[in-house]
Amino acid sequence: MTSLVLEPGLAAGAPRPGGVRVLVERARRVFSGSGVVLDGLDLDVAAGTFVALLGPSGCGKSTLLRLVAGLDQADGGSVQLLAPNGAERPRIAYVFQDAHLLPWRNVLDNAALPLELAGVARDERRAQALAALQQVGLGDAAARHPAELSGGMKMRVSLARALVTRPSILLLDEPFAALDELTRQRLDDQLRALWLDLGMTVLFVTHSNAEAAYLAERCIVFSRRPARILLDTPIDLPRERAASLRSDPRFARVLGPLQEALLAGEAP
Ligand SMILES: Nc1ncnc2c1ncn2[C@@H]1O[C@H](COP(=O)(O)OP(=O)(O)OP(=O)(O)O)[C@@H](O)[C@H]1O
Repeated sequence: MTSLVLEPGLAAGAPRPGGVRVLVERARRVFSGSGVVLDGLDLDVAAGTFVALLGPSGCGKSTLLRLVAGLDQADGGSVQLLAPNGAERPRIAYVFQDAHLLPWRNVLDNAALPLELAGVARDERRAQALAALQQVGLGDAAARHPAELSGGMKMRVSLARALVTRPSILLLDEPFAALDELTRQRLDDQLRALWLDLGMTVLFVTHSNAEAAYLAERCIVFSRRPARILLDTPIDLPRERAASLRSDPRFARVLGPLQEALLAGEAP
């Protein structure tokens, strides 16, 4: 990890992507073998909000994310993404815990992959991918291959690959869980800065209440499955957040209720 300073926007003069509203109504998902995972879940996320999702392992967080992404279908109820102007199709990006980079492609071509799949011309997609890499502080690493990168750098390539589509919603499923604590905190800072800059809706799954509180404007804690919302709380912390906040008494006050809800969620 080197610079955390953000470069200018994705492409000169490009509009801020903004965000979409997520409206989940009575969503139900049942898996044979696992049983009922979501049983009438309601959730309404305003466009452009950064929301952290917490809850016990196996409660259904990834299932919810997959429904929002359209990678899976609910068995009942509905999951909608609503663009503010109604007309625009939501652009969805998904970041997993594993960076899932193609080892034979360099960093630039990995970041450009979604544009290549969308049929964007070579020069244009490379220019946009480079802008996205600069945005995550990896402009200098464009010619390297994944094997030459640290875990944190790989995740930043994965983020750049997600940003290159200029998403109106960014879904992240424990993206930094496998990284060391310092790298994770730096990436948290970078992700939050990107969100402040770009304004997309973010749903971020994590097992860390500290990471959730540091990143999000709103935290939701689920029970064991079928996932019920045990706590849905705004995070009352300054918009600009820095590492020093982690040792601030205000931060500890925010963590308390999250921890309590997490413990309640683990209880049988
Ligand atoms: N495709 C599937 N087929 C069968 N069962 C599934 C499928 N996907 C998820 N499940 C089950 O649904 C439940 C919820 O899984 P999910 O991955 O959503 O939980 P999670 O809250 O994200 O867990 P973790 O925090 O451990 O990642 C689990 O019991 C899981 O085994």
